[in-house]
Amino acid sequence: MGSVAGPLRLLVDMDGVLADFEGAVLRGFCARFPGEPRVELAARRGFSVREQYRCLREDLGAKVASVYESPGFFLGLDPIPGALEAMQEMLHMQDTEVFICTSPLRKYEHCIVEKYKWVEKHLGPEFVERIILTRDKTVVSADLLFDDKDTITGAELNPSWEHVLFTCCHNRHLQLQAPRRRLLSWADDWKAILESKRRQ
Ligand SMILES: Cc1cn([C@H]2C[C@H](O)[C@@H](COP(=O)(O)O)O2)c(=O)[nH]c1=O
Ligand SMILES: [Mg+2]
Repeated sequence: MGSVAGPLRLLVDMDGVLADFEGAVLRGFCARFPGEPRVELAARRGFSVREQYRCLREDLGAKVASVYESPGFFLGLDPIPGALEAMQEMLHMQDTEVFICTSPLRKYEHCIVEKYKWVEKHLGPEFVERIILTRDKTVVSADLLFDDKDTITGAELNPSWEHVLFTCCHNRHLQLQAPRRRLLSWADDWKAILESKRRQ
């Protein structure tokens, strides 16, 4: 890792880390289904928003999914504060390679092309070259993965990366077991995490 073994390779997730998926789901749900019960961001628990709405009332799972499966949803996501600036810094850091590693929806019609357009719009063409689209992040090789999903599993039982949990409304209540670590936001010291990894 780092300068002896080559550049430090970083994977940065998109939804919940670069793009505000959760905020847009709630706003979209309120706009489309104003009379229905909803899950406020402070009450979100667990990665799947669909599952939490389904638990609230069976039919609400499909209703919330209709919000994020709609055309324009992914392209319209707001950037997470500080994310765009951090990505540009990482891109220009010595001995560092940064990639966006993101999973498409199973119902991928709008999601995939809009993720590409979002990256071009907010981060520029250099980052379009750096998109890794996969439903299995465990098979991608890197030193660090910044991701808001608490448990990342797949075909590779021992992924090469250390998963740094990026704090999001649905995971903020989780107590991590050592040595797992968090990045609280992009205002948190992400550079210290990179430096500690270079020293390992
Ligand atoms: C039900 C549900 C789906 N998602 C979606 C949004 C994205 O397409 C992926 C997450 O991708 P990431 O690379 O892991 O950020 O799944 C979601 O984020 N939350 C949900 O509740
Ligand atoms: Mg995510």
